[in-house]
Amino acid sequence: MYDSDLSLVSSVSEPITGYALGTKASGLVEVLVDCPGIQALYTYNVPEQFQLQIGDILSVPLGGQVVGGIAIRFVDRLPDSLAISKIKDIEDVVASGLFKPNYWQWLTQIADYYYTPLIQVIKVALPPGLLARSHRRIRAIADVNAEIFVGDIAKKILKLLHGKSEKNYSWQYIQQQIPGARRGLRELLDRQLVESYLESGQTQQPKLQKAVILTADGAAEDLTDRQREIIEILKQHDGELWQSELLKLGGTTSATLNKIAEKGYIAIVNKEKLRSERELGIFQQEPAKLLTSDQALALATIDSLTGFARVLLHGVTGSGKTEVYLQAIERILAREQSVLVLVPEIGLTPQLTDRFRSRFGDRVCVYHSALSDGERYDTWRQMFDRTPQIIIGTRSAIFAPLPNLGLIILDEEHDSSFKQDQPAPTYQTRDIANWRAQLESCPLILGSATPSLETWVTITQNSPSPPLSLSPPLPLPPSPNSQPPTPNSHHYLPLPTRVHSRPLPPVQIVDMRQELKNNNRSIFSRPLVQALQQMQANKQQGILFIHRRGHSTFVSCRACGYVCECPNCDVSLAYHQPGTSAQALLRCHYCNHCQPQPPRCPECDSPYFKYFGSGTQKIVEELNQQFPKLKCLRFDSDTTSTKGSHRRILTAFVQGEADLLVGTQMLTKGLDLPQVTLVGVVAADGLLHLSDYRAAERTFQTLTQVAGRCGRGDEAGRVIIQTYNPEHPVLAAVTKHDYQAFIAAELPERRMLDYPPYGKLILLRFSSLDADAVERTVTEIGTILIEASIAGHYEVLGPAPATVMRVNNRYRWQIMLKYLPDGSASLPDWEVLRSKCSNVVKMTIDVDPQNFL
Ligand SMILES: Nc1ncnc2c1ncn2[C@@H]1O[C@H](COP(=O)(O)OP(=O)(O)OP(=O)(O)O)[C@@H](O)[C@H]1O
Ligand SMILES: [Zn+2]
Ligand SMILES: [Zn+2]
Repeated sequence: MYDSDLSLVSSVSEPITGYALGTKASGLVEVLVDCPGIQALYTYNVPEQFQLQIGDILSVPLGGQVVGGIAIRFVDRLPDSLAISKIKDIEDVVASGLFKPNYWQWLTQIADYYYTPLIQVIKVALPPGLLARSHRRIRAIADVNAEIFVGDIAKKILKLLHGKSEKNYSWQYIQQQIPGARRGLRELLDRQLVESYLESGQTQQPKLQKAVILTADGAAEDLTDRQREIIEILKQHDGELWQSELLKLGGTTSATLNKIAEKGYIAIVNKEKLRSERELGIFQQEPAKLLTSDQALALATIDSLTGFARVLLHGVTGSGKTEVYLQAIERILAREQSVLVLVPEIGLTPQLTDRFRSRFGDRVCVYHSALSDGERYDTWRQMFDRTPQIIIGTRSAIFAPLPNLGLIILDEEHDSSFKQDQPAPTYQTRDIANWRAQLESCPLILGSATPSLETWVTITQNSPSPPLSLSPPLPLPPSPNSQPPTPNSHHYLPLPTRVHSRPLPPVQIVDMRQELKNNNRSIFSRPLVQALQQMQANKQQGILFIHRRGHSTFVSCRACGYVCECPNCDVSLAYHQPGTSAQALLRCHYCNHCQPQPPRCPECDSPYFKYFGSGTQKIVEELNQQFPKLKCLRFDSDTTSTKGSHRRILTAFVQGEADLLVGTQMLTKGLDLPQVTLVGVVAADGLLHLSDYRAAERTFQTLTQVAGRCGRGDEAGRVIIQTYNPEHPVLAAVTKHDYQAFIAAELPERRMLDYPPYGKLILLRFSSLDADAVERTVTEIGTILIEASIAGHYEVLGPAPATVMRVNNRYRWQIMLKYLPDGSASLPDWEVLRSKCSNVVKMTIDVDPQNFL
């Protein structure tokens, strides 16, 4: 091992053919090194004395330093540009077995499928600074007499270590004290006189907090009634609570606690409080519910699964899918395994996590990308503990490196937020979860009232007892990365009715053209007005849903027609009124540019503006005018932008502080509010007219989900959908809650045009600050692709400018490739295409795209 120029000895090693995973005694290994400014894969030699496993934490030499790294994969040859003599040895294996080798195999699979360099997948998967936060320490493990057999520098190190009672120092300190310490350390490590280990860094000192622990039991006579009550509360929480929570629950003071402690019944100790959202049990324990027969049938199948299986839990809204998850999880935990639960949006999770916590207490842990780095890091450390646990999170939680995964659940699996549009890898959580379940040999449960067509087709064509499929099956070859389904690995589990046989709410379609003919110019139809009045008279609650696209509201000058536009993008600015007193803002939904609403028109100085569109704010204003006594709460991105605001608004609503919850998309997802009896949809038209091939599917899913929010309690619900397109076939399926009818109409259309789930799509996105450069590039690449497409058996759509061409001053173009997944297509070499992009044009590859804006 020697030091020389960094660029000579190591190389970013993408891509090398012929790599292997698993354990290997010696050879070449690619290591993810982590030091400020660099995060890349470098190749190292593994000396014979190491039994290296993929995923091991290493220390490796890098440009004169020793840094942390993770062994990513074994390679059997070097890139041509690198000579074997230039390769350095790894220095040490610091921690072994934290990651399972198949975790890295899975990341490699993702990199391959999404045409993304492995390093970019790793960046998405690992919390930032995982290694930088960890410091290397050295500890003496042998008797001091061993000194006589080693060289001078090694002797000095041993002496230093033995001079301290704990016999350990940080590697950094040792290097400061002893010049050339590295050579000595190598010798000591080789002769196993010292060991090196990782310790979390200074910046990540564990947070300590006071916890109260029950130490003695019995109704002792020396306690007052008040003190006994507090002991009782502790008992109900398994004898341990954070002091702050006990003070709250017991309505008591720390002085009282100190008195009980003095009498020896409790101990107040400093405990590490992990910066995860895991809390010690302030939730009332809730027992498992008695299952309905459909739920019991579904659970029985899930329980019987051994090894990999893909399960579709197709339950209508309010059918009790969550209860099935909870009871399935209980059995997995009993087998000492952990569970991953993925949900679409974090706005959903307060209610859902509450339900999980009241069943499983502090074994539930919330993980999502909005956590701070410290919180993410802590959650990771705790996963490595191996205690069986439940991680609930949004799509990035699929990367949680749980060592003993027993089940993965995707709730609301149809939801578009499970797809990452950017940055690369543009993964579909549903698919990568499927691969992970295969590698882990555990079941994957996909739950929805409105399954995605992809899931429906895959399950129904492979399930041993397929549901009545209304269209003749067409073989759908598995995606390149998945293994062919083994018999009985796919299961369709229906929950066709709501719990307690509650009916699904009747859905009424209101023709807004007719309203106009009858001289009703309001945004509320007469049936909706009546329903709102009735709801208020009966002291019931309702939900009003507004489908809002980013630029649906805008401001225009009444005198000259001037429209405020974003300086960076080709869109008008949307109007926001954060609160009644706050200043009105204009915001761009593409680049987030924000400016105050000007008091006068910048063109003609007129003070009069007209406000177009119907955002939640405007609807609430209208409601206040028409129904002065109706109390409304807004539930949209303006009102839920601060931490905890979702929970605050929902709690206020549940406590009856408002009659109507007015909001956007986030209302449609999984809310379970039994007191809601009315759901209104202000205009279905925005949904119906979305301009991509999924418009019908999205409309059906959104409207069915929002309709499903009512009538979940003892009182029956009703749904009113306003539209200018009452004859639209999707609306007919929504009215009858008829998923099968929707599928029967939609699948043949997709097949006819070779759209997913039958065909496959790859979207190439190009962007540049230079409008001419990007246009020239896409034209050239488009020509190449079109020429190659016949021999390659794929179809080229475009090049075309993106719907909004300029965003954040970047000009955007797209080319779409469409092909059949039957193996006949031979796709272009992406690197050749990329080489056609000058350095001012960026090209990204979106595999299985969902967002075409
Ligand atoms: N077996 C049962 N007995 C009594 N109540 C139940 C049972 N199962 C579920 N519930 C209750 O029924 C309600 C609806 O259940 P849940 O929210 O799980 O439905 P869901 O299928 O997830 O609906 P959605 O798809 O609309 O979110 C909940 O309040 C739940 O507590
Ligand atoms: Zn004007
Ligand atoms: Zn903008």
